[in-house]
Amino acid sequence: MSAVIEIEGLRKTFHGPYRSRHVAVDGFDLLVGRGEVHGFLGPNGSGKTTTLRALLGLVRADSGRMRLFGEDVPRAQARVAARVGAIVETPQFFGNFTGHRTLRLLALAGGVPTRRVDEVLAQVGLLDRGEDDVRGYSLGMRQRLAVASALLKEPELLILDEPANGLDPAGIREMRDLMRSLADAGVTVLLSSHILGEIQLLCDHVTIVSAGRRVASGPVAEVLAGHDRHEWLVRVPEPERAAELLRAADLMVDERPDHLVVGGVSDAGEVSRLLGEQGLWVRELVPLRPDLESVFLELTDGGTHDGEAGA
Ligand SMILES: Nc1ncnc2c1ncn2[C@@H]1O[C@H](COP(=O)(O)OP(=O)(O)OP(=O)(O)O)[C@@H](O)[C@H]1O
Repeated sequence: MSAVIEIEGLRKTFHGPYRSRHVAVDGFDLLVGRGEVHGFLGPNGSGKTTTLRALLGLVRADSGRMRLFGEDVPRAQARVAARVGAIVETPQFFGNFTGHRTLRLLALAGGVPTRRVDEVLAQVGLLDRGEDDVRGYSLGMRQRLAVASALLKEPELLILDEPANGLDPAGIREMRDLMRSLADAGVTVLLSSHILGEIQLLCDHVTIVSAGRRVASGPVAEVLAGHDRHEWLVRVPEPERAAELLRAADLMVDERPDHLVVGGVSDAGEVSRLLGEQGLWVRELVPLRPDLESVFLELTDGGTHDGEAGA
């Protein structure tokens, strides 16, 4: 795999009043391979935005090593900047400019051929609204306009901080489809989000940060599999007797009001055999697979690390 983003041991401290210090990023590592759609997850204040800002040269890190396309940044920032599109700060647009004019000005300022304007408007699904004033755009349309601005220079890497923030379900879905089409076109995407279900649907890789440190990273399926406790929801008549039988076979059983949760067995057939042999016929047997939300909450102590990296 050729790495597009490599971060090793990144550390960033903010200095506050009365000589106070706050460690926002505390030895953080991140690896994003070419072509990945990589989700960057963490509770509020865990250091995601600070990491992205450091990577883009918007804030100076205390220490650590960062590379984009194999080149050390911020030293090579000017050389790699043309290959990276990013929206890290909420972009502000002039309400009385049309979407088309907004992008045309950005293209001229960035030395990008203006023919790209219609191409990116089409890419984000705004071509038919390009001549409308931005003040009439919905939040979702503004977000898409922001993505369009980041796409002007045909970046190989797109970095988006909370692209679905504030969007309604239809807007979230539009943003997901857009990310997918970009990924299909070969763009590497790194996006931070709080919408865990969305990350699970969209991303093939994920990195989870808590209190400025990486707590999990890898293909989404592997991260989830690593937290699979091999538990099953079992509905059966005479649940108390069933629980006794399963415990006698060394399985872990948690008795819930209307079902059992059986753990420590990877083969569901084992559960139905043990019960069936004693005349207890299983009515329902469902694997309880971890989802990104349960893994996230487990790894981040319930997702409540707001600003706890260290003071
Ligand atoms: N310019 C700054 N000055 C002082 N502290 C800052 C500054 N920027 C960020 N911080 C602090 O650093 C920590 C990490 O903030 P950061 O914005 O990187 O977190 P985040 O994971 O992006 O959070 P969120 O999900 O809420 O956007 C927070 O405690 C924040 O208050």
